Amino acid sequence: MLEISNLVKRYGHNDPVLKGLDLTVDGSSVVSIVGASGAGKSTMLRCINRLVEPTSGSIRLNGHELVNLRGGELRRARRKIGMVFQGFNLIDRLSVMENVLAGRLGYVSFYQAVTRRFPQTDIDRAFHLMDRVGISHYANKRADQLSGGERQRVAVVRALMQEPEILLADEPTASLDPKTSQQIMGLLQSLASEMSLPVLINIHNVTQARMYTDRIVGMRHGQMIFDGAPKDFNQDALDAIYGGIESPEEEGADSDEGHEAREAVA
Ligand SMILES: Nc1ncnc2c1ncn2[C@@H]1O[C@H](COP(=O)(O)OP(=O)(O)OP(=O)(O)O)[C@@H](O)[C@H]1O
Repeated sequence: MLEISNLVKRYGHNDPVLKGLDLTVDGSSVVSIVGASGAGKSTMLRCINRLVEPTSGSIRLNGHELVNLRGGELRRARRKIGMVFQGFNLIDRLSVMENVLAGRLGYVSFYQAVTRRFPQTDIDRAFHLMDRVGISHYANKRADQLSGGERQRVAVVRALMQEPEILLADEPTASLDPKTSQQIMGLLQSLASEMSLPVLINIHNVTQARMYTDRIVGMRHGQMIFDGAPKDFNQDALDAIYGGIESPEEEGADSDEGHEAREAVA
């Protein structure tokens, strides 16, 4: 279970970007985080795995406090948090298998890591997971020879190799075409249920949030202003999240994000 309470993040001396967030995610729920650009979605995800240092508040994963951990304790805690990024973050010149095994680096010794001598159990697990997402036939291919959707599958498997207790996905479909995006969202949804894994997805595409997630959290200016089931994510919720947010190019008009989101609930 993930329990975030009163989370505040302030970059430098600026106004806080997260203003006292509370969020609990349990079991195998798939939760999407939506909101206009700058609402603080990425900052929240990055506070969870401490890529960004929270200013104050508490983030507990299965009872263990993550805020204020340092050194070895932080490294051990991070092993339990899988993360998938918009840009995949693979090492292009390495094979798919090598990228996938990188998910075990937090578990093996320095010697095993530099000599790439991973235990057989890790290799078996890698093949099992690659099979599950349909990429085992690419095991020896270089990562940069794969399509975007295949690369994101590699990234998902790498995250699962960590045996995570939660999976965070920061715009996992933003670089993919619509059909591939749907496949990746469907995959995340199925894996969450198969592995009893909570998944938090930061996403701009409201249609996909409604279709593939169990719960939608809407953020605006660093605060949570909607938390409910996709069926309850109605026009009022949309207006609260996106209403009146002006696009930088077109003063006086609603943002493109707002328009897209409104079409999604129409
Ligand atoms: N490293 C940083 N230093 C200073 N300000 C930052 C930093 N990272 C983010 N911010 C600011 O924090 C606010 C929230 O950014 P964040 O990336 O969390 O929003 P977001 O909702 O994920 O937006 P997007 O959907 O565009 O990714 C923005 O105003 C952004 O400029």
